[in-house]
Amino acid sequence: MATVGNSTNIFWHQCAVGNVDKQKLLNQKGCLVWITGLSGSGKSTLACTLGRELHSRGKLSYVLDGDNLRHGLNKNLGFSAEDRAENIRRVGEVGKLFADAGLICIASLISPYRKDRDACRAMLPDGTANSLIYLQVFMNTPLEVCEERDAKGLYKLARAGKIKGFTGIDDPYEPPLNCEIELKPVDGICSTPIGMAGQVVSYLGEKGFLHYE
Ligand SMILES: Nc1ncnc2c1ncn2[C@@H]1O[C@H](COP(=O)(O)OS(=O)(=O)O)[C@@H](OP(=O)(O)O)[C@H]1O
Ligand SMILES: Nc1ncnc2c1ncn2[C@@H]1O[C@H](COP(=O)(O)OP(=O)(O)O)[C@@H](O)[C@H]1O
Repeated sequence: MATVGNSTNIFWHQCAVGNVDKQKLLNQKGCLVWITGLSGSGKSTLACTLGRELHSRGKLSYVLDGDNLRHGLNKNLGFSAEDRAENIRRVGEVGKLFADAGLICIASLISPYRKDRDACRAMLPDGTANSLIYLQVFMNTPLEVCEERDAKGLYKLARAGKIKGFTGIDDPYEPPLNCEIELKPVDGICSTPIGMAGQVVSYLGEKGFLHYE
C-alpha cells in the first residue's frame, strides 16, 4: 500500500506480460527520444521523419508532439513556467508508457527548462540491464534561423508584442548540458531532415535499440 502525490491507499498491480516480453515481440528496445529546441527549430519535422525512417526499417515508433498534444491531453495548459512544467511531466509519463510497451517513443516539445527535461530523464531507468531509457536530442537551430523561417508567423506576433511569453523572445530557453545528440548547422547550413533522422537512427542502432537479443 502506498501514498503517491495526492493518491492514498493505492496498490501497484503487476501484469504477467512485462516490457521485456513486448520488446522481444517487437525485436527492438523501448525508449523515449526527447527532442528539445526553439519553436521553428525543426523538432516536428525531425520527429516525423525519424518515425518514417524507423517504420521503413520495420521498427515501431510513436510521435508525441507538443503542439498536437495541446489539442487534447494538454489542452487545459498554457505557457506559464508552471503549465510548461506540467505539460512536460505529462508527456514524460505518457512517453514512459509507450517505452514500456516496447515502442521507440519520440517526443518533440520546446521543453525550455532544464529541470523539467531532467525530471523526465529521471522518470526512466538508466538503460542498463535491458531497461528503458531517455535519450535527449537538442535541435540547436539558432534563434535567427527559427525567426527567419517563422513557419506559423508566431515570431512576428511575438516581436509585435501580440504574443506574450514567447520562448526565445521574452521567455527563456535553457540549452541542454547533457544531451545524447546535438543537431546544429555546420558552416551556417542545416542538415536535411533525412540527414538528421539518419544520425538519430545510427545512434539508436549503435546503442542496440533496433533489435532485441
Ligand atoms: N508563448 C509560446 N511560447 C512557445 N510556443 C508557443 C507559445 N504560444 C504558442 N506556442 C505554440 O506552442 C507550441 C509549443 O508547445 P510545447 O508544448 O512544445 O511547449 S512547451 O514545451 O510546453 O514549452 C509551439 O510549437 P512549435 O513551433 O512546434 O515549437 C507554438 O506553435
Ligand atoms: N532540417 C531542416 N532544414 C530546413 N528547414 C527545415 C528543417 N527542418 C524543418 N524545417 C522547416 O522549418 C520550419 C519549422 O519546422 P518544424 O518542424 O515545424 O519546427 P518546430 O516543430 O521545432 O516548431 C518548417 O517550415 C520546416 O519545413
